Amino acid sequence: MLQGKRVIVTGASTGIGEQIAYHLARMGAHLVVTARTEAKLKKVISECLKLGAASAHFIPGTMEDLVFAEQVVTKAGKLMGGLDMLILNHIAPVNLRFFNGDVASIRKVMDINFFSYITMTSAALPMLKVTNGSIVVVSSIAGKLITPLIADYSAAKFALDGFYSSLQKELQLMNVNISITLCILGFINTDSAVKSLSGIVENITPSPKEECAVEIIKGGALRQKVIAYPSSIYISMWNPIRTIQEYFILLTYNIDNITRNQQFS
Ligand SMILES: NC(=O)C1=CN([C@@H]2O[C@H](COP(=O)(O)OP(=O)(O)OC[C@H]3O[C@@H](n4cnc5c(N)ncnc54)[C@H](OP(=O)(O)O)[C@@H]3O)[C@@H](O)[C@H]2O)C=CC1
Ligand SMILES: C[C@H](CCC(=O)NCC(=O)O)[C@H]1CC[C@H]2[C@@H]3C(=O)C[C@@H]4C[C@H](O)CC[C@]4(C)[C@H]3CC[C@]12C
Repeated sequence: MLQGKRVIVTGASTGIGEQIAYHLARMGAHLVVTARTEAKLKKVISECLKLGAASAHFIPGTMEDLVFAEQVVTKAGKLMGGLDMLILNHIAPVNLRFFNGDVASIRKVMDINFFSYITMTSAALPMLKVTNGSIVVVSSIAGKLITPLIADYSAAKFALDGFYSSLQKELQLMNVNISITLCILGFINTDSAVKSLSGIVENITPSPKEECAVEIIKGGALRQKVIAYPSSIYISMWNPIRTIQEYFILLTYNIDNITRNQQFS
Protein backbone atom coordinates (compact mmCIF):
# COMPACT_ATOMS: atom_id res chain seq x y z
CA MET A 1 0.00 0.00 0.00
CA LEU A 2 2.90 2.36 0.59
CA GLN A 3 4.87 1.76 -2.58
CA GLY A 4 5.68 5.14 -4.14
CA LYS A 5 4.06 7.05 -1.24
CA ARG A 6 5.88 10.15 0.03
CA VAL A 7 6.58 9.97 3.76
CA ILE A 8 8.32 12.13 6.39
CA VAL A 9 9.63 10.29 9.49
CA THR A 10 10.84 12.34 12.46
CA GLY A 11 13.22 11.01 15.12
CA ALA A 12 14.50 8.55 12.52
CA SER A 13 18.21 8.48 13.47
CA THR A 14 17.66 5.65 15.98
CA GLY A 15 15.07 3.62 17.90
CA ILE A 16 11.52 3.13 16.60
CA GLY A 17 11.83 5.93 14.00
CA GLU A 18 14.85 4.24 12.41
CA GLN A 19 12.92 0.95 12.19
CA ILE A 20 9.91 2.74 10.66
CA ALA A 21 12.22 4.17 7.98
CA TYR A 22 13.63 0.71 7.16
CA HIS A 23 10.17 -0.88 6.87
CA LEU A 24 8.95 1.94 4.62
CA ALA A 25 12.09 1.56 2.50
CA ARG A 26 11.38 -2.17 2.02
CA MET A 27 7.87 -1.18 0.85
CA GLY A 28 9.35 1.17 -1.79
CA ALA A 29 8.27 4.51 -0.31
CA HIS A 30 9.90 7.92 -0.91
CA LEU A 31 11.43 9.04 2.39
CA VAL A 32 12.55 12.20 4.12
CA VAL A 33 14.00 11.49 7.56
CA THR A 34 14.95 13.99 10.23
CA ALA A 35 16.65 14.18 13.65
CA ARG A 36 19.62 16.16 15.03
CA THR A 37 22.53 13.79 14.34
CA GLU A 38 23.60 14.13 10.71
CA ALA A 39 26.05 11.20 10.77
CA LYS A 40 23.36 8.75 11.94
CA LEU A 41 20.82 10.06 9.41
CA LYS A 42 23.34 9.56 6.57
CA LYS A 43 23.70 5.90 7.59
CA VAL A 44 19.91 5.50 7.83
CA ILE A 45 19.27 6.85 4.32
CA SER A 46 22.06 4.79 2.80
CA GLU A 47 20.50 1.67 4.40
CA CYS A 48 17.04 2.76 3.17
CA LEU A 49 18.32 3.01 -0.41
CA LYS A 50 19.84 -0.49 -0.12
CA LEU A 51 16.51 -1.83 1.18
CA GLY A 52 14.57 -0.47 -1.81
CA ALA A 53 13.35 3.04 -0.97
CA ALA A 54 12.10 4.90 -4.07
CA SER A 55 14.16 7.85 -2.81
CA ALA A 56 15.69 8.87 0.53
CA HIS A 57 16.77 12.28 1.84
CA PHE A 58 17.66 13.61 5.26
CA ILE A 59 17.19 17.04 6.84
CA PRO A 60 19.15 17.46 10.08
CA GLY A 61 18.15 19.89 12.85
CA THR A 62 16.50 20.32 16.22
CA MET A 63 12.74 20.32 16.77
CA GLU A 64 13.32 22.78 19.61
CA ASP A 65 13.44 25.31 16.76
CA LEU A 66 9.87 25.59 15.48
CA VAL A 67 11.02 27.40 12.34
CA PHE A 68 13.09 24.31 11.53
CA ALA A 69 10.04 22.10 12.19
CA GLU A 70 8.03 24.04 9.61
CA GLN A 71 10.91 24.09 7.10
CA VAL A 72 11.31 20.30 7.24
CA VAL A 73 7.78 19.92 5.91
CA THR A 74 8.09 22.51 3.14
CA LYS A 75 11.54 21.22 2.07
CA ALA A 76 10.35 17.60 2.13
CA GLY A 77 7.29 18.55 0.05
CA LYS A 78 9.60 20.09 -2.57
CA LEU A 79 12.06 17.15 -2.52
CA MET A 80 9.31 14.54 -2.97
CA GLY A 81 6.82 16.61 -5.00
CA GLY A 82 4.09 16.34 -2.33
CA LEU A 83 3.30 14.42 0.83
CA ASP A 84 1.18 11.35 1.62
CA MET A 85 2.12 10.57 5.21
CA LEU A 86 3.63 12.49 8.12
CA ILE A 87 4.98 10.28 10.91
CA LEU A 88 5.65 12.29 14.08
CA ASN A 89 7.85 10.21 16.37
CA HIS A 90 10.76 12.26 17.84
CA ILE A 91 11.12 13.03 21.54
CA ALA A 92 13.61 14.96 23.63
CA PRO A 93 15.90 12.70 25.68
CA VAL A 94 13.98 11.61 28.81
CA ASN A 95 15.34 12.13 32.35
CA LEU A 96 13.41 10.13 34.89
CA ARG A 97 13.39 12.40 37.97
CA PHE A 98 11.15 14.20 40.44
CA PHE A 99 9.87 17.58 39.25
CA ASN A 100 12.33 20.11 40.66
CA GLY A 101 10.57 23.38 39.80
CA ASP A 102 12.52 23.85 36.56
CA VAL A 103 9.78 25.37 34.38
CA ALA A 104 12.20 26.28 31.56
CA SER A 105 13.05 22.61 31.01
CA ILE A 106 9.32 21.69 30.86
CA ARG A 107 8.84 24.41 28.23
CA LYS A 108 11.73 22.95 26.21
CA VAL A 109 10.22 19.46 26.35
CA MET A 110 6.82 20.86 25.34
CA ASP A 111 8.43 22.63 22.35
CA ILE A 112 10.15 19.45 21.16
CA ASN A 113 7.50 16.84 22.07
CA PHE A 114 4.34 18.88 21.44
CA PHE A 115 4.63 22.26 19.67
CA SER A 116 6.91 20.96 16.92
CA TYR A 117 4.29 18.25 16.19
CA ILE A 118 1.57 20.89 15.84
CA THR A 119 3.82 23.12 13.73
CA MET A 120 4.64 20.29 11.32
CA THR A 121 1.00 19.23 11.16
CA SER A 122 -0.10 22.74 10.34
CA ALA A 123 2.51 23.03 7.56
CA ALA A 124 1.56 19.60 6.17
CA LEU A 125 -2.25 19.92 6.12
CA PRO A 126 -2.49 21.68 2.72
CA MET A 127 -0.35 18.96 1.06
CA LEU A 128 -2.19 16.14 2.86
CA LYS A 129 -5.56 17.54 1.72
CA VAL A 130 -4.45 17.16 -1.90
CA THR A 131 -3.42 13.52 -1.40
CA ASN A 132 -6.09 12.48 1.16
CA GLY A 133 -3.03 11.70 3.26
CA SER A 134 -2.32 10.56 6.80
CA ILE A 135 -0.79 11.84 10.01
CA VAL A 136 0.65 9.29 12.42
CA VAL A 137 1.38 10.46 15.96
CA VAL A 138 3.57 8.23 18.12
CA SER A 139 2.45 8.49 21.73
CA SER A 140 2.64 6.41 24.89
CA ILE A 141 0.65 4.72 27.58
CA ALA A 142 2.19 7.53 29.66
CA GLY A 143 -0.14 9.88 27.74
CA LYS A 144 -3.20 7.92 28.91
CA LEU A 145 -2.26 6.76 32.42
CA ILE A 146 -0.32 8.40 35.21
CA THR A 147 3.24 7.33 36.06
CA PRO A 148 5.73 9.21 38.29
CA LEU A 149 9.15 10.73 37.37
CA ILE A 150 8.13 11.83 33.86
CA ALA A 151 5.83 14.82 34.48
CA ASP A 152 7.22 16.76 31.48
CA TYR A 153 7.08 13.82 29.05
CA SER A 154 3.64 12.78 30.28
CA ALA A 155 2.29 16.34 29.96
CA ALA A 156 3.37 16.47 26.32
CA LYS A 157 1.85 13.04 25.52
CA PHE A 158 -1.49 13.94 27.18
CA ALA A 159 -1.44 17.21 25.20
CA LEU A 160 -0.92 15.30 21.94
CA ASP A 161 -3.91 13.09 22.75
CA GLY A 162 -6.13 16.13 23.44
CA PHE A 163 -5.03 18.03 20.34
CA TYR A 164 -5.09 15.21 17.80
CA SER A 165 -8.31 13.60 19.12
CA SER A 166 -10.04 16.98 18.77
CA LEU A 167 -8.51 17.59 15.31
CA GLN A 168 -9.69 14.10 14.25
CA LYS A 169 -13.28 15.08 15.07
CA GLU A 170 -12.94 18.46 13.29
CA LEU A 171 -11.67 16.81 10.09
CA GLN A 172 -14.60 14.42 10.23
CA LEU A 173 -17.09 17.28 10.71
CA MET A 174 -15.63 19.21 7.78
CA ASN A 175 -15.46 16.11 5.54
CA VAL A 176 -11.70 16.51 5.12
CA ASN A 177 -10.27 13.12 4.18
CA ILE A 178 -7.02 13.20 6.17
CA SER A 179 -6.59 10.35 8.65
CA ILE A 180 -4.98 10.75 12.05
CA THR A 181 -3.59 7.65 13.80
CA LEU A 182 -2.65 7.94 17.45
CA CYS A 183 -0.18 5.18 18.43
CA ILE A 184 -0.23 4.23 22.11
CA LEU A 185 2.92 2.32 23.01
CA GLY A 186 4.06 0.40 26.06
CA PHE A 187 7.70 -0.26 26.93
CA ILE A 188 9.72 -0.85 23.71
CA ASN A 189 13.32 -2.14 23.60
CA THR A 190 15.03 0.95 22.15
CA ASP A 191 18.52 1.66 23.53
CA SER A 192 17.42 4.93 25.14
CA ALA A 193 14.34 3.47 26.88
CA VAL A 194 16.15 0.37 28.15
CA LYS A 195 19.02 2.52 29.43
CA SER A 196 16.90 5.11 31.19
CA LEU A 197 14.60 2.55 32.82
CA SER A 198 17.44 0.32 34.02
CA GLY A 199 17.36 0.07 37.82
CA ILE A 200 14.10 2.06 37.96
CA VAL A 201 11.40 -0.10 36.37
CA GLU A 202 11.67 -3.82 36.99
CA ASN A 203 9.85 -7.01 35.93
CA ILE A 204 8.62 -5.73 32.56
CA THR A 205 10.01 -7.17 29.34
CA PRO A 206 10.17 -4.55 26.60
CA SER A 207 8.50 -5.32 23.27
CA PRO A 208 10.58 -5.40 20.05
CA LYS A 209 11.05 -2.10 18.19
CA GLU A 210 10.96 -3.81 14.76
CA GLU A 211 7.46 -5.22 15.30
CA CYS A 212 6.38 -1.96 16.93
CA ALA A 213 7.41 -0.07 13.79
CA VAL A 214 5.36 -2.42 11.58
CA GLU A 215 2.25 -1.90 13.75
CA ILE A 216 2.67 1.89 13.56
CA ILE A 217 2.94 1.82 9.75
CA LYS A 218 0.00 -0.59 9.45
CA GLY A 219 -2.15 1.68 11.62
CA GLY A 220 -1.34 4.67 9.42
CA ALA A 221 -1.83 2.80 6.13
CA LEU A 222 -5.18 1.38 7.28
CA ARG A 223 -6.22 4.86 8.52
CA GLN A 224 -6.99 3.54 12.01
CA LYS A 225 -7.84 6.20 14.61
CA VAL A 226 -5.83 4.53 17.33
CA ILE A 227 -3.49 1.59 17.69
CA ALA A 228 -2.02 0.07 20.84
CA TYR A 229 1.24 -1.87 20.95
CA PRO A 230 1.75 -4.32 22.57
CA SER A 231 -1.93 -5.26 22.34
CA SER A 232 -1.93 -6.13 26.07
CA ILE A 233 -2.09 -2.39 26.88
CA TYR A 234 -5.46 -1.96 25.07
CA ILE A 235 -7.28 -2.84 28.27
CA SER A 236 -5.76 0.10 30.17
CA MET A 237 -7.02 2.51 27.49
CA TRP A 238 -10.51 1.10 27.29
CA ASN A 239 -12.89 3.79 28.52
CA PRO A 240 -16.45 3.22 27.28
CA ILE A 241 -17.87 5.98 29.51
CA ARG A 242 -15.59 8.52 27.82
CA THR A 243 -16.67 7.31 24.37
CA ILE A 244 -20.36 7.57 25.26
CA GLN A 245 -19.91 11.02 26.83
CA GLU A 246 -18.01 12.27 23.77
CA TYR A 247 -20.83 11.04 21.54
CA PHE A 248 -23.47 12.89 23.59
CA ILE A 249 -21.39 16.08 23.81
CA LEU A 250 -21.12 16.13 20.00
CA LEU A 251 -24.91 15.78 19.73
CA THR A 252 -25.26 19.13 21.54
CA TYR A 253 -23.23 20.94 18.87
CA ASN A 254 -25.07 22.77 16.08
CA ILE A 255 -22.93 21.26 13.32
CA ASP A 256 -24.77 22.95 10.41
CA ASN A 257 -24.24 26.36 11.96
CA ILE A 258 -20.56 25.71 12.66
CA THR A 259 -19.75 24.28 9.22
CA ARG A 260 -21.66 27.12 7.48
CA ASN A 261 -19.77 29.85 9.35
CA GLN A 262 -16.29 28.37 9.55
CA GLN A 263 -13.74 27.19 7.02
CA PHE A 264 -11.24 24.46 7.88
CA SER A 265 -7.90 26.16 7.15
N1 LIG B 1 10.81 3.23 23.72
C1 LIG B 1 9.73 3.16 24.50
O1 LIG B 1 9.67 2.41 25.51
C2 LIG B 1 8.53 3.98 24.17
C3 LIG B 1 8.56 4.93 23.17
N2 LIG B 1 7.42 5.66 22.93
C4 LIG B 1 7.43 6.69 21.88
O2 LIG B 1 8.03 6.22 20.71
C5 LIG B 1 8.70 7.29 20.05
C6 LIG B 1 10.13 6.89 19.74
O3 LIG B 1 10.76 6.52 20.95
P1 LIG B 1 12.20 5.85 20.95
O4 LIG B 1 12.48 5.27 19.63
O5 LIG B 1 12.33 5.02 22.15
O6 LIG B 1 13.12 7.13 21.13
P2 LIG B 1 14.71 7.27 20.90
O7 LIG B 1 15.23 8.02 22.08
O8 LIG B 1 15.32 5.98 20.57
O9 LIG B 1 14.79 8.21 19.61
C7 LIG B 1 14.39 9.54 19.68
C8 LIG B 1 14.61 10.19 18.33
O10 LIG B 1 14.30 11.59 18.44
C9 LIG B 1 15.44 12.34 18.00
N3 LIG B 1 15.55 13.58 18.76
C10 LIG B 1 15.91 13.73 20.05
N4 LIG B 1 15.91 15.04 20.38
C11 LIG B 1 15.55 15.72 19.27
C12 LIG B 1 15.41 17.10 18.95
N5 LIG B 1 15.64 18.05 19.86
N6 LIG B 1 15.04 17.46 17.69
C13 LIG B 1 14.82 16.50 16.76
N7 LIG B 1 14.94 15.18 16.98
C14 LIG B 1 15.31 14.80 18.23
C15 LIG B 1 16.64 11.41 18.23
O11 LIG B 1 17.73 11.68 17.36
P3 LIG B 1 18.89 12.75 17.64
O12 LIG B 1 19.38 12.52 19.00
O13 LIG B 1 19.84 12.45 16.54
O14 LIG B 1 18.24 14.09 17.46
C16 LIG B 1 16.03 10.08 17.84
O15 LIG B 1 16.07 9.93 16.44
C17 LIG B 1 8.57 8.50 20.96
O16 LIG B 1 7.52 9.32 20.53
C18 LIG B 1 8.25 7.88 22.31
O17 LIG B 1 7.50 8.75 23.13
C19 LIG B 1 6.27 5.48 23.62
C20 LIG B 1 6.21 4.57 24.61
C21 LIG B 1 7.34 3.72 24.96
C1 LIG C 1 6.52 1.60 33.04
C2 LIG C 1 5.65 1.72 31.81
C3 LIG C 1 5.19 0.34 31.38
C4 LIG C 1 4.07 -0.16 32.21
C5 LIG C 1 3.63 -1.51 31.74
O1 LIG C 1 3.40 -2.38 32.53
N1 LIG C 1 3.53 -1.74 30.46
C6 LIG C 1 3.17 -2.99 29.92
C7 LIG C 1 3.88 -3.12 28.59
O2 LIG C 1 4.61 -2.18 28.22
O3 LIG C 1 3.74 -4.17 27.97
C8 LIG C 1 6.39 2.30 30.61
C9 LIG C 1 5.48 2.31 29.36
C10 LIG C 1 5.92 3.48 28.52
C11 LIG C 1 7.16 3.95 29.19
C12 LIG C 1 7.69 5.36 28.95
C13 LIG C 1 7.62 5.85 27.59
O4 LIG C 1 6.59 6.23 27.12
C14 LIG C 1 8.89 6.00 26.84
C15 LIG C 1 9.92 6.81 27.55
C16 LIG C 1 11.13 6.36 26.83
C17 LIG C 1 12.40 6.85 27.50
O5 LIG C 1 13.54 6.56 26.75
C18 LIG C 1 12.41 6.16 28.84
C19 LIG C 1 11.31 6.59 29.69
C20 LIG C 1 9.91 6.61 29.09
C21 LIG C 1 9.25 7.84 29.65
C22 LIG C 1 9.12 5.38 29.51
C23 LIG C 1 8.96 5.21 31.04
C24 LIG C 1 8.22 3.91 31.41
C25 LIG C 1 6.92 3.72 30.67
C26 LIG C 1 5.88 4.67 31.24
